[in-house]
Amino acid sequence: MKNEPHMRMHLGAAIIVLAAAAWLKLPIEGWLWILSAVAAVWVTELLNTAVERAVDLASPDSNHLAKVAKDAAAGAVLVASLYSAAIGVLVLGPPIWDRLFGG
Ligand SMILES: Nc1ncnc2c1ncn2[C@@H]1O[C@H](COP(=O)(O)OP(=O)(O)OP(=O)(O)O)[C@@H](O)[C@H]1O
Repeated sequence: MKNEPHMRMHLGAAIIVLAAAAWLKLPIEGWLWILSAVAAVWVTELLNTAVERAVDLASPDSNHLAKVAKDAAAGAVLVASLYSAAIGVLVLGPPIWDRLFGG
């Protein structure tokens, strides 16, 4: 973890999102969506790290297949991140808006 800046960033983001969910007293459905989003990012980031390290081990020199493998794994993290951003906006957006501008 200490050598993986992306993972530290995801840990920080997860702590902030979970704290916001607690502060907003989200219903159980909201928690399930948020937890699925956090897990999606963590699982894909861990698998991406595994692919990166395995590819570096197997193919230290430049290789087209190594590039395809790394780019596909990074693409999975991107998809999970977009999913998480959408969940964050849809689940946290309305209650935050209510707190800030509601009556
Ligand atoms: N052995 C390789 N052969 C061909 N392309 C590679 C190889 N290793 C990395 N690349 C490509 O170079 C770009 C940058 O990869 P790089 O290894 O610097 O970062 P990363 O491994 O994706 O992430 P990190 O910086 O976390 O190690 C990516 O597009 C990747 O696909």
